[in-house]
Amino acid sequence: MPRILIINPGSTSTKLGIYENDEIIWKENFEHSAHTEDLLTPEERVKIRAKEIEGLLSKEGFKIEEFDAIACRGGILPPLESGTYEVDEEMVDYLLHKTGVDHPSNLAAPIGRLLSRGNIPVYITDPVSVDEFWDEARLSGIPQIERRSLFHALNMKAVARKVAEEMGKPLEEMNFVIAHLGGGISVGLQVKGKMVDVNNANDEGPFSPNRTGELPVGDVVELAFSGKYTEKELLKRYTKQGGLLAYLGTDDLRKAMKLAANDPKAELVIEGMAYQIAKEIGGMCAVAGGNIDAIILTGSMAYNSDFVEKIKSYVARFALVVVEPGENELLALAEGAKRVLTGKENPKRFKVGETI
Ligand SMILES: Nc1ncnc2c1ncn2[C@@H]1O[C@H](COP(=O)(O)OP(=O)(O)O)[C@@H](O)[C@H]1O
Ligand SMILES: CCCC(=O)OP(=O)(O)O
Repeated sequence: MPRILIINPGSTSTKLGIYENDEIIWKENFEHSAHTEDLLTPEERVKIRAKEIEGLLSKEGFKIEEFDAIACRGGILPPLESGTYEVDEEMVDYLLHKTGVDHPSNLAAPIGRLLSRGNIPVYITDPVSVDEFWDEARLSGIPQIERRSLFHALNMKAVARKVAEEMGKPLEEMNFVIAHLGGGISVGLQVKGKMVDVNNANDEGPFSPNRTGELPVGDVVELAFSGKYTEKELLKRYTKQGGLLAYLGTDDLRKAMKLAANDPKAELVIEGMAYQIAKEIGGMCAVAGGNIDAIILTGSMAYNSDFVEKIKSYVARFALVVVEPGENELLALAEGAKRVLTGKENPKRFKVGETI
């Protein structure tokens, strides 16, 4: 039975797990100082996090050489097919130096590769840049900019498989609208197992706990040329300090809901986030011609039943709403690596320039 170390870095913490005998036997979420990380190069961030992980594992009595594989969250690679990929130097180089989008998931494979010291296979499964768009979804409105498929592919695909199984039909016969409600929000249309359209969770779609989502383009251009901000500052403002954080000073939905109990402004902001999510869901239902088997709400914000009810009040008339709170990313990563270790699936190789 393979023993697999799982690494899933977020912006302020790294989620770790150990998988054995078909279950997660140990997990930990440990915090980093995101503020300090801003000043470091990607290599420095990788080294620091890898050292912290190794220290923690050794404190718990685990040795890296005792693992059969390391399973890491896939980062922002070029557009790729869904599946499990072997991590190699070319992928690490891309994630550290060429990706173009600053996101903590980019650190996972480099951390795994460093920890493995070349002795243990390292895999990623369903990276953020899985691309199954149909052609219409690629158009942005200007030929120079193509819309990008960047979303919570790992959790959304795992959840879709689970719901299809529970509904007793093959995934390839089901149409779902899936909303991942986390620090970032992805709302996607999955038709017969393929995510044919989804908002780019980094800079499109609804505003989220810490991102602005889509913004009016004229105002963005005006701010960009105001001379008040560098490119890096503005990107940070939109993709790390927007949404609930910008309006209410917290990106924690639980705190925001508490504020809303006595503060009409906070109440309006939360209603606004639910409204934007519902609009995105409704749009996906429309382009599927209303032919939807279920609307699935997932991610950590789906734990909050009051927030879920707000979204349901807009969209429940379109289809059955299934709530799958949280994200089973650790398990989904372990299972992706296991499918390869047990020979059920061949690992894919990433090659720059050979993407779909
Ligand atoms: N149990 C919970 N109930 C309601 N909201 C939660 C819960 N746990 C986390 N959240 C909220 O979900 C959002 C994102 O959490 P998380 O899933 O950890 O983010 P990420 O997508 O970055 O991994 C935050 O606003 C957080 O406050
Ligand atoms: C960029 C798409 C994936 C994403 O938003 O992940 P997080 O919510 O973990 O930041």
